[in-house]
Amino acid sequence: MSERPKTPLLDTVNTPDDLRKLEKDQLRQLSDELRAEMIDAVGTTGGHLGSGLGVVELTTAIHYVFNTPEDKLVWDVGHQCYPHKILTGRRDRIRTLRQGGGLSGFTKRAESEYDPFGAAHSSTSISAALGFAMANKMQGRPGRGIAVIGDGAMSAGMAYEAMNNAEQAGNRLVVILNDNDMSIAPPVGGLSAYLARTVSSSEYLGLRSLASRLSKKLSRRVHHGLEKAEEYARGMVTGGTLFEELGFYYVGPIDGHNLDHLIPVLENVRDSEQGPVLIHVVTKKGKGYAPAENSADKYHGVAKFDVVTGEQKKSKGGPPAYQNVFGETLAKLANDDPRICAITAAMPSGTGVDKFAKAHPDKAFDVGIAEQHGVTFAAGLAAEGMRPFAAIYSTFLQRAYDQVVHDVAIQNLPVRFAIDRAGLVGADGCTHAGSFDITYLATLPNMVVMAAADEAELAHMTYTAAEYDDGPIAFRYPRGSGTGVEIPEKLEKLEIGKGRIVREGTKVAILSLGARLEEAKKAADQLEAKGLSTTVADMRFAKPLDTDLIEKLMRSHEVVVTVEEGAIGGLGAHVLTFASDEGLTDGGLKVRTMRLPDVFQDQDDPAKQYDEAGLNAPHIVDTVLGALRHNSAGVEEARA
Ligand SMILES: Cc1ncc(C[n+]2csc(CCOP(=O)(O)OP(=O)(O)O)c2C)c(N)n1
Ligand SMILES: CC(=O)[C@@H](O)[C@H](O)COP(=O)(O)O
Ligand SMILES: [Mg+2]
Repeated sequence: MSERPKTPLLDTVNTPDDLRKLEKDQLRQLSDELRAEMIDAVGTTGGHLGSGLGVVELTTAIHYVFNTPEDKLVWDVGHQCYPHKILTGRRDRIRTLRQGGGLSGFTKRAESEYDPFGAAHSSTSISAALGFAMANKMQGRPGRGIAVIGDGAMSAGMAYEAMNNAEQAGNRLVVILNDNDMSIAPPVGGLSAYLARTVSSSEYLGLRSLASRLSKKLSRRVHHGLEKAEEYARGMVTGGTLFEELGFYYVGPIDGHNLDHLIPVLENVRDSEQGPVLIHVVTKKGKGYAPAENSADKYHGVAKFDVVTGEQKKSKGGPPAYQNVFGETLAKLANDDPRICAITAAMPSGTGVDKFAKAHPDKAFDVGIAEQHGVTFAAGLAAEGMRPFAAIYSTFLQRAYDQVVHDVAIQNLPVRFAIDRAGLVGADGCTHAGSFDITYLATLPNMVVMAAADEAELAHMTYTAAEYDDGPIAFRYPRGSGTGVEIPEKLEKLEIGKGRIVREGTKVAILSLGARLEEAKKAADQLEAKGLSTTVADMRFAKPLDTDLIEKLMRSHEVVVTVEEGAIGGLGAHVLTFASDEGLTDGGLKVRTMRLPDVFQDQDDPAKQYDEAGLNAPHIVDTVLGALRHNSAGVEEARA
């Protein structure tokens, strides 16, 4: 256990009010102590380290200059909020980050008045901050909206929708673009190139030398009342044209680790009559911690690690990660099929598209944080004869739902959706849970929806999807590693709409969809031990349903239970609908559906999350026994 860092100044700061009592020349030490505390804490918890390291000085400066929580500070994505949480009364809990019952890894309204808006999905901050600004303006209350948005998050359309609408807020809206020239992977696209030009422009380099004079000049201005933001903004303009055209006063780029630059600029912006202002801050992801600075991903997301060496405590070996099974399988398929291509929305490593890209760089597309564009881009590719795989996490695909409906399903275009992080995801909590994709996809005409029970099934489904040209097809699979099952060299093209019996019984039938299959098998063992002969089916498809299999099992068993890692409206709903339509439930058949509960589950270890969700073997057994205790009138008889 490494010794906790010594933080004498940070120990005196519990809230921003305490921070604002410090002298400006103490803020450097405060920031150094804040960085040391965060490194030590995340070493014990794991989490998003790199982005928080990059905003230590910015966090200090914002809370020092602006009147938080009256001024509403909205962090985009929120994964960089650990320094913010330490400075806003949560240092005592920072080592509970991302654990069951602990602090969320993102900002969360329920946690603190200093978290006015929850986040985790990117590019929402400007819209939210604008809402706060306009609400205060309309209610005649003080209080700005301050959005801190990264260069990666700035690649999403929603950010522009908000900026396009921002002029009405005037000086009540401040947008701080935290430009560290990184997303999770290196940033992509025209915006990234634009920002790079801005930062590398000679004016910027010149500005560094101007900075010291600037702070004196601005401070004089503070004494003599404020010139219009116009003067220093225009005077400092070094290429913020894009933002100025959208109605912002552009200030920057400025060095986001230099408090002598940050404080006077923020003070000027705070006191100016003009706005909205966009301050372009240049930072380094992973700043101040060599292992992070030197790593390719800047320690974007880390396991617990040794603070001295930076070595992460990751389990080595074991079954392959689902994302890599997908990426490597697709890469193999593409060797023989030039129509196959892959799209990721800024998540190349998380989706396994990086593995595909290594083999087929000209067929892999990272569109940035732009799921909506990614889906419709895939639709265009499909319409013109390609076999596109849109590899998007279940939760992030939610952002592109209309594109799925309007651009893909209605037109019946053969887009393949590789849906990773299906089901509960553990430390990222409810914002990242893949709870709804079965529901929101299986309800769509033309859509085929598959769910892999293990990594071999995932490989078969990837192949099946590649060969399926009759319309859109989606296959979902969980976060993390597989079960260790062998992946056959020769892949099977699955028959669309057909499930498989994995265990024969006579009294109880468990219809499992996806990765709950292991629990379903365990439940069958426990039921057999109670003399209840149990069939287990892996349905494979939520749509189209294997109605022949369902009817056969419903007509030959006493109890039928469906199990899925999805919210209501998925497999169970479709099975019940089919059964009732066909009159299969008119007799004494007992049908129960098991699914995710109707709540947003907080972060915890995934196994505990599924226990809380009631989707493990004992819960399946209890559900079956409960059904058997119901008499033909549907009344439960007393437990024996
Ligand atoms: C809609 C959406 N898609 C994808 C993600 C996954 N994601 C989390 S952080 C991140 C990169 C953000 O880059 P940037 O905004 O520059 O922040 P930085 O990590 O550089 O501080 C991505 C793609 C997300 N949170 N939300
Ligand atoms: C902050 C964010 O949205 C991503 O970093 C996300 O946490 C990645 O999730 P995985 O760790 O499941 O890839
Ligand atoms: Mg960035």
